Amino acid sequence: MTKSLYPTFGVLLVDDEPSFLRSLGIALERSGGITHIRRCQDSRDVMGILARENIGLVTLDLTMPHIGGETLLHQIVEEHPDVGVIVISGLNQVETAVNCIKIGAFDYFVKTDEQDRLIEGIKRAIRLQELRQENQALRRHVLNDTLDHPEAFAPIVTADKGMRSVFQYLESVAVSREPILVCGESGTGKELIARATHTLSKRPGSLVCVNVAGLDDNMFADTLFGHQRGAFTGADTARAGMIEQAAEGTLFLDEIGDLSMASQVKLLRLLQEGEYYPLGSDRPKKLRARVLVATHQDLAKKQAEGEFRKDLYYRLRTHHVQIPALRHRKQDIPLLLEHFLARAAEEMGKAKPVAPAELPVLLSNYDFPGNVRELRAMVYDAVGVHRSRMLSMAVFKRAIEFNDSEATRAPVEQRSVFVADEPLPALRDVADLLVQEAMRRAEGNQSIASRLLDISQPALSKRMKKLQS
Ligand SMILES: Nc1ncnc2c1ncn2[C@@H]1O[C@H](COP(=O)(O)OP(=O)(O)OP(=O)(O)O)[C@@H](O)[C@H]1O
Repeated sequence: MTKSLYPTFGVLLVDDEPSFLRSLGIALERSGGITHIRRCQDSRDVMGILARENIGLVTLDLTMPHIGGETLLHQIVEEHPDVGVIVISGLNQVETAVNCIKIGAFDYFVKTDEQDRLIEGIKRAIRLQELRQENQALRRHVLNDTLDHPEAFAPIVTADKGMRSVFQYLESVAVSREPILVCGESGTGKELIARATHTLSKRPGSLVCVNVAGLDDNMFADTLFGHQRGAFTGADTARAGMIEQAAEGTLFLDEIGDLSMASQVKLLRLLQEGEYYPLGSDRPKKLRARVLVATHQDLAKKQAEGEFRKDLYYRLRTHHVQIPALRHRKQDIPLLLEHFLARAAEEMGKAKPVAPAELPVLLSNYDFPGNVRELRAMVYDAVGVHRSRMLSMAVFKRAIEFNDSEATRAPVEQRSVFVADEPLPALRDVADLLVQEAMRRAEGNQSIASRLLDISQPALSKRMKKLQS
């Protein structure tokens, strides 16, 4: 298995002292997990390397033979404004530091500074560079309205602009190491989004999915971190956790909104320190996988109400997407209907049935609280019982009537049917307007319109005649 380099761009270390270059490189790799490192001892080579290679960050010594650090800093800022520069100098002079920052250096360190501080500074600069690159990619995508890897999203059927923006955003952040929070109602396709993001990340490991709902704190730790033999009663053999199984791939934690407070602390520590301890072990292991989390809950609200840790919430939502509910992307309904009809027919070894023209209209007037999963279930049920060439609407009508009970219909007082502060219309006018609106939404189909109005079809027909007379 090939090891993925971190970060995706190279970090160029420039110093004429070979021993400093070697020790900084080792420290960055061991303590910072930074593996994409390029060393340069001759300051005359720096500009050539920047022109040829994908370098995102440079650490620069100031006192060097041939070309001095400040001269190089000027050149880099001018010719490669997207490359970040950190100065690491032997000179502990405030004036020089201020001057370097003025020229455009991101930060300034003295060689005698604590190594941990230096590594943290370099990691901070890497994170900022990543955000900068992601922003640029996002802007490029949005301006061109293009996707670089449409094939990664092929399993997700959609023609919705909101979904397309989500795809564009994911393309921009897929290679980052930071977590991604995927929000959306149940059944909107969050797991498909996680799969697509993993594909886009090109990470060498696999995608490992864990549903954390219902896991108590011990189970959570055991599932993720694994255990040593004898760690607890019944632990007869050692078992690797899901983090280890994900290796350098993606760890997808679903239903994160249900995580207990104790497990939230464990997850935060894992993300902050990039390390964990298998149960019963005192030797830390490194988190190499990228963490994706999803929830159907309103995490911002949970956080505001004190049910979800604020620090974890902000850490998780470094990158975040909101998947629109199916009722907010109704143009997807006919596409998904056709997609699931073909899939269901193929899986059941039947000929693909033809959907009646009014079926998409019926479906478009339904709220789909269970989103795409609910539509899929309806279609599979309909194809399962279907016999003739034309698909029967009965299964759909039954499912919709069952779900569209009083419980799922929002009470009228919760919906804004009136314009505030305007005079009220007459009762008979409202009834006529409602009938017209229902017929418009039902595209002229009286059976569907009567269902929308919750009256019988003959009653609607009578009202229509009155309206036309
Ligand atoms: N746009 C789509 N195109 C094709 N299939 C879809 C789409 N969205 C969802 N599905 C299908 O609908 C079902 C539910 O999707 P998924 O499990 O990804 O939803 P989810 O948001 O993760 O749900 P939950 O919150 O309940 O875990 C799956 O069978 C999935 O393949």
